[in-house]
Amino acid sequence: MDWPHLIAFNIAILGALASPGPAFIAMMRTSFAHGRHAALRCGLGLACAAVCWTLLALAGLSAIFALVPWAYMALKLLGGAYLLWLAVVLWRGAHRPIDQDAPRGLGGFRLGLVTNFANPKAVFFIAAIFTTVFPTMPAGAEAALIVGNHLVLETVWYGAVAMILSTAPARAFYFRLKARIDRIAAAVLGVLALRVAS
Ligand SMILES: NC(=[NH2+])NCCC[C@H](N)C(=O)O
Repeated sequence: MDWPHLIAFNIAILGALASPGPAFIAMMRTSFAHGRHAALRCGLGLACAAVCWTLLALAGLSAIFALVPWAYMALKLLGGAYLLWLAVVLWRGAHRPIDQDAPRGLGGFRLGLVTNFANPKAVFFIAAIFTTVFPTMPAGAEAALIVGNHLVLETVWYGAVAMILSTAPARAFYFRLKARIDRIAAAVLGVLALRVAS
């Protein structure tokens, strides 16, 4: 592995982080509804789960996908179904007032962790990144560097997102337009579900 590979990895991850999906929606809703602390915990959960996928990719997940195409397809269908379910729940709850009770203790963290464990975008992005960015599968110290680098990148990104989205104007904006914002988010998830499953 050379530096250009690591730089390409970081650019690909930043692209994944910035794209709309369930992780971003979880951050948005937690920041708006429950404020900064819960959002920071949610971001940490998202980051930890994403890094677990990187660990699995390093341990051979991408190779398994290449060898067993139906496993890839089955996961894709499950992932699509998960996104569709999220979209329906979000759409149906759009008109309800915000539940402002902040999740207690590990609540926000758990939401982030579960969201990115189940997030097909997290799984397939990582699998694709590893099969395209690195000429050979990194191991040993190189693998440790990639994992540490990924954790820092995700934590800084989600930390910044939590700080920005939990500001008073951002929250006031959401409180005013909740029904519409939730429906737009649900529609985005619905489209993603069809794309992931197709
Ligand atoms: N590297 C990642 N954390 N990928 C998962 C996030 C993908 C996408 N931003 C989402 O909101 O679902």
